[in-house]
Amino acid sequence: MAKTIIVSNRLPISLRHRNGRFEFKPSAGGLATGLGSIYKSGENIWIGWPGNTVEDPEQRAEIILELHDLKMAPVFLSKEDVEQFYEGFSNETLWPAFHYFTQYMVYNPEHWEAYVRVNQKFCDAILKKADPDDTIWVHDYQLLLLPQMLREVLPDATIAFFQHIPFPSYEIIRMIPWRKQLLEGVCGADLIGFHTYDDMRHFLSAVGRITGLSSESGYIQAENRIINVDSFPMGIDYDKFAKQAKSKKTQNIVREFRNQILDQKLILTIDRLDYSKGIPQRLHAFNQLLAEHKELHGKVSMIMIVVPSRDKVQSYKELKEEIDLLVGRINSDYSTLNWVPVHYFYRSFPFEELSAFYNLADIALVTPLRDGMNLVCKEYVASRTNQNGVLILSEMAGASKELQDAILVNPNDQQGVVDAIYQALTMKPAEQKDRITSLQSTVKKYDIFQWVKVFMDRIEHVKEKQAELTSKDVDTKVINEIDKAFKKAERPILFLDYDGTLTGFVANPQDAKPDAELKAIIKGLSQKAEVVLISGRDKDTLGTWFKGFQIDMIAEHGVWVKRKSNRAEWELYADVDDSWKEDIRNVMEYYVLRTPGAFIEEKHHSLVWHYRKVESGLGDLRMRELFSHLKYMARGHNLQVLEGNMVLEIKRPDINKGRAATALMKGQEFDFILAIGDDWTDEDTFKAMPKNAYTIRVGYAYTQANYNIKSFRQVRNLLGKLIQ
Ligand SMILES: O=P(O)(O)OC[C@H]1O[C@H](O[C@H]2O[C@H](CO)[C@@H](O)[C@H](O)[C@H]2O)[C@H](O)[C@@H](O)[C@@H]1O
Ligand SMILES: O=c1ccn([C@@H]2O[C@H](COP(=O)(O)OP(=O)(O)O)[C@@H](O)[C@H]2O)c(=O)[nH]1
Ligand SMILES: [Mg+2]
Repeated sequence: MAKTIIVSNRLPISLRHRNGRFEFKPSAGGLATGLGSIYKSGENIWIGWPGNTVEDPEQRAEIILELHDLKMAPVFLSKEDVEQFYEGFSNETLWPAFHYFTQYMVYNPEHWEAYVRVNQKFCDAILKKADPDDTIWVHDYQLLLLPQMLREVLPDATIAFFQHIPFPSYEIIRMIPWRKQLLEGVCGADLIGFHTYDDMRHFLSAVGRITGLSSESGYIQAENRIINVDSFPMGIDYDKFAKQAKSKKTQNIVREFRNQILDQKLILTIDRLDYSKGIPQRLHAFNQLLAEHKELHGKVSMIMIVVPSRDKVQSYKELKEEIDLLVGRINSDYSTLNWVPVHYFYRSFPFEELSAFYNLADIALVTPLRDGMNLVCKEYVASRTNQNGVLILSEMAGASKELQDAILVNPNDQQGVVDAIYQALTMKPAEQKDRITSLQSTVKKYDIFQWVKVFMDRIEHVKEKQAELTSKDVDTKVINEIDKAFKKAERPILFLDYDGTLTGFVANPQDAKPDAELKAIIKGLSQKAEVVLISGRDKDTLGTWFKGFQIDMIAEHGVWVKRKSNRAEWELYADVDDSWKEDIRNVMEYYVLRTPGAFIEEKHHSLVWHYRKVESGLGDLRMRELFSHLKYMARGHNLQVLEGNMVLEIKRPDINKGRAATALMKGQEFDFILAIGDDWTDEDTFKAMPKNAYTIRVGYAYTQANYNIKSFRQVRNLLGKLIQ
C-alpha cells in the first residue's frame, strides 16, 4: 500500500548531548502534533535532520534505531552542511530575502553548492524509503529543490510542498542568482501551499516571469502536468491550549506569578530570536509609551520571552546584543525598587509555563516586521478561556489575514503601536469579550487538524485532476492504432495546425519558420494523404513557407484557402465585411499608444492586439481593460472578442477553423481523418470533425479532442511514424 512520507529540515524531536550520550526530546510543536495522525500511522514516516551533528558511526546507528521506533528517519548533516546549508544558504540568503531583509542577504556560491548537495542528501534518504506511488509532503524553504529532485526519480509519486515563511514579490526573488533553479525545484511538486493568498500570488507571478510557465486560477501548466498552488493558513491545536489553560498545574503557576506582580497589567511578547520579529522596534514603542504616560509607571510591565535561535548567524548575534542593550536601558531608566518594566527571558519555557504566561497576560503584543503565519498569537487567543485579554497583531504576520478582530498595527508605525497598547490597556471588558470570542471561533474552526485534512484532501483532488487530463494521453498503443488505420486507409486526410502544433513558440512569430525536419515530414505525408495546414496565420506567410508543397492551406482561421494544385491561387472562403474595422482599430490604437511594446496585426476578418513584448503584468492589465472596452463595442457590430496566447482578437464569430474544415471536406468521403491543434481556435476544428476522426490537442488542457499529446515534438514523432 502506498504510504505517506513527511519531510522537513528539522525532525519533530531535538537531540541533546548529555553525559557523552545523546537524548531525544520529542517536540510538542504545532506541526508535529498536527501531522501526528499521519506519520505515526501504518508504514508512514517523517524524515529530517535531528538537529545536531553526529559523526560517530556507532552513535549514528543507535540514533537510527531509536528514531525508527518513533516513526522517524534521520538525515545527518555534517558540520560543514550546518554552516553552509543551514546557517548559510537557508538562513543568510533565503530567510532574509523571503522576509524582505535584503540588507542581510549573502550571495555565496559555496553556500549554494551546499544547498544543492544537502537537498540531494535528503532526496537520497527519501529514495531509500520511498516506493514509486508514495505521497511525499516536503516542508519549507530549506528544501526548495527537493520536489524536482524526487520527481526525476519517481515520476509518478505524489509530491506536495508547503512553505511556512512568506513568499515575497518577484522584485526580491529576482535578486537571488539561483532563482530559476529554486523555482523549478519547487515546481516538481503537484501541490504547492502557502499560508496566505498574497504569498501564493507572488509565487505564481515569479514562476511566470522566471520560468516562463503560465498559470490560470492557481493551476500552473507544466510541460506534462498541472500543478496546483493554493493558500492553506496553518492553525494550532486549539483544544490543547484551551485545556492546558484550565489545568491545575498551569493555574498554580499563574497564582504564584500573580502574587509577585500583584495588580500590574502585563504585556506579553514571545518570539524566537529573529530580526523578522521586530523585537527592538517593540521595545522602542514600549519605551515611548512609558515616556508619554507617566501614570502607567509601576502599573504596567512587559514579559518578553526570546527563544534562542540561529545564534551563530552574524545578524542574529548582533540582534541579541541590540536587545540586551535596549532592555538594559529601559530598565535602568525606569525601574523602581518594586517595579521592573521589562522582564526579559532569553530561553525557552515548558508548555505549562508558557500556558501560564498566556493566561496571565492582559495583552499579547505580536508585532513582527514579517512573519509567514505566527502561531504565538493564535496560542494566546486559544488560552484566553475567561474571554478577556487583548491581542495586538502586526499586519505583516500571515495570521492578520484571519484575525481581523485583533487590534491590527503597522509595526513600523511606532506611534501607532504606542496608541494600540494604550487602547488595549484601557479597553472595556465587554469589548475585550466581543473581540476575543470572535477570534476564538476562527482559531478553533481552522485548527491544525483541519489544516492537515484540507491539505491532504487537496493533494487527492490535484491527482484526480491530473489523471483526468492524462487519461487521454497519446501513448504507444494509440500511436500504433493511428498508424495502422492510416496505413490501411485509401483516402486519408490530415488537418494540422501550425504554431504550437508543428513547431514550438518563439518570441517573434516570423522566426517560427519550418525547419528541414518539418519540411520532410510534410512532404512525406503529402505523398500519402491529403494534408491541410489549418492556421490562424496570414496567407502570405503560409504561402511563402510552403511554396511548391502538394498540400491545401487554410489561412486566417478560415478566411482564405489555397488548394494543392500548382496553379491554384488563394481564394476567399468567407465573404468578409470589414466595415466594422475602423472603429475598433481606433480603440486598439489608443491602447497601443498607452502600452509600450503593444502592436496591432490586421487580418482580413479580424484585428489582433498583441502584447507579448509588453512589460509583464502591464500587458495583462491593459489587455483586461481593452477586453471590456471591446466587448461593449462588439455587441453593436455582432463581433466576437477572444483572448489568446498574449493576444486579444476581435473577429466575426461565423468565421472559424471548424467551418473551413467542414467546407473543405464537403461532398467527399475520407476513410481516415486526423486533426491536431494546440489552442482554442483548434477546438472549432475538433468539434466539426465526424465521430470516427482522430482528434488530438497538444498540451494537457481541457479539450473537445479525443486525445492529448505532450508537445510538438511528440506530434512530429507521430507524423514521422506515419510516413515510415
Ligand atoms: O529550525 P530553526 O532554524 O530553528 O527555525 C524554527 C522554524 O522557524 C520557522 O517557522 C515558521 O513556521 C511557522 C509555522 O508554520 C510560522 O508560524 C512562522 O511564521 C514561520 O516563521 C521556519 O519556517 C521553520 O522551518 C523552522 O524550523
Ligand atoms: O519557550 C517557548 C516559546 C515559544 N514556543 C513555541 O514556538 C512557536 C513559535 O512559532 P511562531 O509561528 O510564532 O514563530 P516561528 O518561530 O515559527 O517563526 C510557538 O508554537 C510557541 O508556542 C516554545 O515552544 N517555547
Ligand atoms: Mg496553434
